[in-house]
Amino acid sequence: MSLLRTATRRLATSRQPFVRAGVAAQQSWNRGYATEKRIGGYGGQKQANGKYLVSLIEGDGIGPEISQSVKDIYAAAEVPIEWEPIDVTPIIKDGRTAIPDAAIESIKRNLVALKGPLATPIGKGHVSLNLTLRRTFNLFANVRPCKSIVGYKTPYDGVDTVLIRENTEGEYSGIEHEVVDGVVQSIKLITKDASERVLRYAFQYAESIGKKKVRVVHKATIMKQSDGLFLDLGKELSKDFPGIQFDYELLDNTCLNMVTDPTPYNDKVLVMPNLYGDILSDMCAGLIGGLGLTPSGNIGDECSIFEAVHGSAPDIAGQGLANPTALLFSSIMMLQHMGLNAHAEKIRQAAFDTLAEGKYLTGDLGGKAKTHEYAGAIIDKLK
Ligand SMILES: NC(=O)C1=CN([C@@H]2O[C@H](COP(=O)(O)OP(=O)(O)OC[C@H]3O[C@@H](n4cnc5c(N)ncnc54)[C@H](O)[C@@H]3O)[C@@H](O)[C@H]2O)C=CC1
Ligand SMILES: O=C(O)CCC(=O)C(=O)O
Ligand SMILES: [Mg+2]
Repeated sequence: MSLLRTATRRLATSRQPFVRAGVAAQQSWNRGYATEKRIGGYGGQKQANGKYLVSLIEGDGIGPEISQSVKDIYAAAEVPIEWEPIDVTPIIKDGRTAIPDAAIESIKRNLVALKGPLATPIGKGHVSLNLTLRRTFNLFANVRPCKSIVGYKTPYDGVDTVLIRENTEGEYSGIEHEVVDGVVQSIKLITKDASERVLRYAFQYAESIGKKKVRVVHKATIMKQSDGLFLDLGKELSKDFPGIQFDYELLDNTCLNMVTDPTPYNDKVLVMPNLYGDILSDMCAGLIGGLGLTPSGNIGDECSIFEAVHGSAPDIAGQGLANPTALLFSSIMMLQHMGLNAHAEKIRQAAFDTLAEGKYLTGDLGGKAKTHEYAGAIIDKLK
């Protein structure tokens, strides 16, 4: 129990009041950027050279390859961004896995980061650096949009889902211990504060992108207290948003219904505890062509980190086979967040045109193009 109390205290002290700033910016990456306003959530200033500094974590496995594509495309599109590469090789601080101070300082200074995937050892070894980053910067909401690519045929047309995952606690609290030999316990921590924060964000996000429904995905039949609290807070908060229709659905039903026909989910923002969002977002990616296509944004009150939904893909790393689209689309979410909407739209259009044309698709989409050839085709369209 003392572990739980410590964890609760840690979460409580690291919490900051939710500010609306940032929501307007976090418009779905695939909707009309051009009319969006500069958002208060990002307060970065241009440097003397006219460029914004953005922290860049290239990541493990395919990370450096896909990061290179994004850098090449950004150079061609003349995006006013200067990358500040940072090293997040973990250190141990006070007995815990931590991010090096220089990396933390960079993100704090720049307020935004683009991040490639970071590998986590199975079982023993350091805790997930992805989760450590989310906790370090209190990135409470993980926004994961998933939209069909026009021209790229999958079993479903017109998928347009948005899933918001609680990002700091739940099943990912990392509170585990051995009770006695052969008996281990893993604690799913759900707090009112963190749940309210992500739920409120989901309602505000739905409003900002013109979706009229918010649905909590839960398992409160089984996890009566933890998911029960999350769901009850959703019902309570929904009263503050009379323009949004609120409902809820059991996670297993959501999985069945989504793979049967995802289109009824197009008018909703789905919000859920951490693990459910992790799993469901990979499933959504499968509906539109795979993990090579789905972006995400980890949103905090001060800093935000944008990354693909996928991992380091060790099975294809170093071979020039990776699809950089997911990281590129994550960077488009980042540009929107920064108010660089014209650049976001220009790159988005070039990528969508390249995908629709289908001449330079990477292997995951059934093509033969290498990572750099696909990026080159996007660059040609930017000229
Ligand atoms: N946010 C992050 O940084 C994440 C990190 N991870 C970590 O990544 C490592 C590998 O995880 P896996 O379970 O293998 O999942 P994964 O997402 O790396 O790969 C799953 C499958 O999708 C394919 N894939 C993924 N991204 C692709 C891309 N851009 N282009 C083409 N194919 C792609 C891979 O080749 C593989 O077959 C693990 O250490 C895991 O913990 C996993 C998920 C997210
Ligand atoms: O941190 C990890 O190793 C996995 C994280 C993950 O699967 C995700 O963020 O979707
Ligand atoms: Mg995942």
